[in-house]
Amino acid sequence: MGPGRTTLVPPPGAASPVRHPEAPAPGTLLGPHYDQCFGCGEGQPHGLHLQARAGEGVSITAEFTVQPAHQGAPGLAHGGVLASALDETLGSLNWLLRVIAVTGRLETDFVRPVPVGATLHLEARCMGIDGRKIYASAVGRIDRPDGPVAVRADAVFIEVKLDHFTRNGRPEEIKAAMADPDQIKVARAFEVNP
Ligand SMILES: CCCCCCCCCC(=O)SCCNC(=O)CCNC(=O)[C@H](O)C(C)(C)COP(=O)(O)OP(=O)(O)OC[C@H]1O[C@@H](n2cnc3c(N)ncnc32)[C@H](O)[C@@H]1OP(=O)(O)O
Repeated sequence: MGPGRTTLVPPPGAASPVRHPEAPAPGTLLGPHYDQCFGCGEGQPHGLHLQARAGEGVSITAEFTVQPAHQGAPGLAHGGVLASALDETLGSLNWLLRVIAVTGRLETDFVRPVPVGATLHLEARCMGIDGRKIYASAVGRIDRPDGPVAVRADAVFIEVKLDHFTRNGRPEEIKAAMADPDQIKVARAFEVNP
């Protein structure tokens, strides 16, 4: 089945996700995978500064507070920003699987408007793995981990090799990342077979 027609539900026979034995313990703050990442980078002034933690099994919890720079309508978060928060939280499942994967497909339900100043409490879970395809779902709630649901997403991530980034990224940033010991450490943490 080609891209665009790929179902977001794991097919029958998909493998159950397995938490990597060296995955960070539940509760561990994961930290940014890249300082300039729009989702989690601490050095990215326009970003979400989303903070993700390892959960139980293959799950992640994350928080992100909507800033004035994230508005779509007056006083409300932009939908694309909320989709980014879901994408980032889902992508953080990579830390627990210890694979490198990129978003292939992301479908978002916007259930409630999210005001500026609200904190979105997100939770993502891996639902199954079929070859290189990683199926995952996420939910975001307003202001409390058990607050009202604002957004939901289902996604398929596709496992890639590290060279997906070195081949495709702009050379300036790739060169800088490869010279950064912190970035090398992150890359190693994702490589199952270094
Ligand atoms: C490093 C850790 C980072 C952690 C945090 C990250 C958070 C943010 C995550 C992101 O936002 S990543 C950025 C957004 N995503 C991208 O830029 C990906 C752009 N797309 C691509 O580079 C390629 O299309 C992709 C690598 C996803 C797939 O190309 P391939 O040539 O490797 O795939 P191929 O055609 O061999 O297909 C392999 C399988 O995946 C399926 N597939 C491929 N593209 C798909 C797609 N787009 N959607 C759904 N399924 C897809 C395809 O049907 C097939 O399934 P089957 O094995 O069952 O036949």
